[in-house]
Amino acid sequence: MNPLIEIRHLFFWYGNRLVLEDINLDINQGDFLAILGPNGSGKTTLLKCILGLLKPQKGEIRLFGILVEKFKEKWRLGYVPQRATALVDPVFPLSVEEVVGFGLIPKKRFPRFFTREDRKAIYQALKRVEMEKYLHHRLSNLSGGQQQRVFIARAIVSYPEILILDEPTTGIDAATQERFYDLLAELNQKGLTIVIVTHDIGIVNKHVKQVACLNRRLVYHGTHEEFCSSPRLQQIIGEHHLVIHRH
Ligand SMILES: Nc1ncnc2c1ncn2[C@@H]1O[C@H](COP(=O)(O)OP(=O)(O)OP(=O)(O)O)[C@@H](O)[C@H]1O
Repeated sequence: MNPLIEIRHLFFWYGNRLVLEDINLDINQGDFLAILGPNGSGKTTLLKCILGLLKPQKGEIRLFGILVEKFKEKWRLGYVPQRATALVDPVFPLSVEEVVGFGLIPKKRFPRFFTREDRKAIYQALKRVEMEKYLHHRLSNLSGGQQQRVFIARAIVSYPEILILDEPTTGIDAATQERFYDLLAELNQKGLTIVIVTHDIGIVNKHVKQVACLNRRLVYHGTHEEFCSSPRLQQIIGEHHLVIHRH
């Protein structure tokens, strides 16, 4: 089976500053990969390269076998950006339904307004994250954890095959985070491939299957079990200030 995401000899510079150096990484169907690394280690940049939002100066990325710059079926990837909840503007009265509906735009040609089918898809996505009763609520009136679920619904409304999340639980309390990761695990069990950037391996420790450690270079990539029993673990934890809880 071909990898869903193939990264080969990827280099990325901001100006003359090298941020990603010779990254090689395969992400396969069914993976639940955590990307760990200290602040400024290139995690968000790597995700943006995968999503085609940034163009690397060297190397290539293939999505479903197709070069990212030629890849048209954007809806096959769902994305929850970093600090999505912080972008919620209390003055701008968007409803939960409208926010989730934005996730359908890449799939739509015409009409651009929501059809009955679209409304059904929006409802179903909200149901998957147990937020359907908030359909007509204002997003800005929801708690951070509830907003986070709405952003997941937006990312999965087009039934993507890969869900990419960039530090999705920043500013969310521990109990809500726990439920949030249970939800991701459930989606992963149903076949969704998940790539998550996080600082706290402890929280995702129960669920992730693979771990990648990034510090400009990919310093580690392996299964979660290997990661936990690796002799390099202590060193990596030290370097990355990570917290590991065993479950
Ligand atoms: N638009 C930009 N222009 C110039 N430099 C940038 C830009 N975006 C990020 N950088 C720099 O590139 C490096 C990598 O940034 P990136 O956001 O990918 O790191 P990160 O691992 O996601 O960090 P964090 O954990 O803090 O979110 C950082 O040093 C950052 O300051």
